Amino acid sequence: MSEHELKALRVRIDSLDEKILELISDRARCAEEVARVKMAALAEGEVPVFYRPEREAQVLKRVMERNKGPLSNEEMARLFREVMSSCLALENPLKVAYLGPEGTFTQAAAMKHFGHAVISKPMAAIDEVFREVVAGAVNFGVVPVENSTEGAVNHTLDSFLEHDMVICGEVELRIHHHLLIGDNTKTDSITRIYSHAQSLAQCRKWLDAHYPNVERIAVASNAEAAKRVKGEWNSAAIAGDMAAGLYGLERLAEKIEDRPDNATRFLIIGNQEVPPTGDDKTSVIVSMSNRPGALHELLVPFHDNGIDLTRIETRPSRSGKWTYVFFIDFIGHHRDPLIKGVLEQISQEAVALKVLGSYPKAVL
Ligand SMILES: C=C(O[C@@H]1C=C(C(=O)O)C=C[C@H]1O)C(=O)O
Repeated sequence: MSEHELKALRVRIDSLDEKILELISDRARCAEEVARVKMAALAEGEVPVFYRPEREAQVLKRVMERNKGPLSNEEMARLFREVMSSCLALENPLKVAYLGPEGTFTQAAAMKHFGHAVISKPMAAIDEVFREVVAGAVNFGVVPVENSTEGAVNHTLDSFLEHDMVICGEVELRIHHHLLIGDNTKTDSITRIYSHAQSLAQCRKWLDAHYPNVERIAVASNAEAAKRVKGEWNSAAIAGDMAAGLYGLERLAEKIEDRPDNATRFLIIGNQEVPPTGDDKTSVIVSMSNRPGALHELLVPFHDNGIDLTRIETRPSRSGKWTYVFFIDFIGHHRDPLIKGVLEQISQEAVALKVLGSYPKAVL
């Protein structure tokens, strides 16, 4: 390509950027207007709701439907995600607590869901994320709930039994693990590998094949594992890109997870009910009395009404030994008439039924 051609293209890009800049500013001014209208419509004592996850899901879907390339739908939606995040921050920056420390996959999930224009607060444990939301210190919390290789995150499920929370959204994140080392690591003398127990489990076969005799040490988070490696010459960590970047570690081996489609699902917890978008999921907790056929009775109304169950998980209940509660996720919103009917039917048979929330299905 000639210098001349390159110059002409750059002039074109500069002119397009100017237009994009103007359009983004117009959009931001619109969001400011939305805030003004929302404030004006408030009844006395009413608290304004600036963040509307159902609206954001619709905006992102529309972008994906209309996108004609060459950028992929996901890439385009990611850009719009950040634009919306900045526009919302003009109205009112959200405070979001997540399972920390900095550099965890939960932080990456929080950024994927809310964009980067939020005030984020790392918490040391899942339960603390719940407490922070209950106390009103933050608007939302982000916690892991299940991994496609390792299954349920029990701490999160159990926290729902203890706190009254609304699930406002879900995020799915592809999880890639790397074997990370520091500047001082002697690669032929590695005697221990640090990581979170879930990540060690997700890389079990790879570790058996490559480091069968090296001690595996479970620590509180992948970020904590990465941090430890910095000060030791004989250790390595298993963690993701964010932790590697944060602690300046090098990848000795990349994408070492046993399953190439390894993914984790995270929940957004808050106090705000989310209206239907037409493409929603609902999560409920049900406890049944301990009698033959109880689980069958619970599932029949879903089957009879053709409702798609996406997940069912059993946890010990808090009310007695060998009694259980069921966590059930299904497609639909609890305000849909069909779903309403099913939940009424179930509550007649159940000892207790609690709707944890209805929320837009993950868009990205
Ligand atoms: C602008 C609004 O407020 C927020 C910002 C949005 C945006 O930038 O598109 C969308 C939903 C809200 O979270 C709105 O309610 O439409």
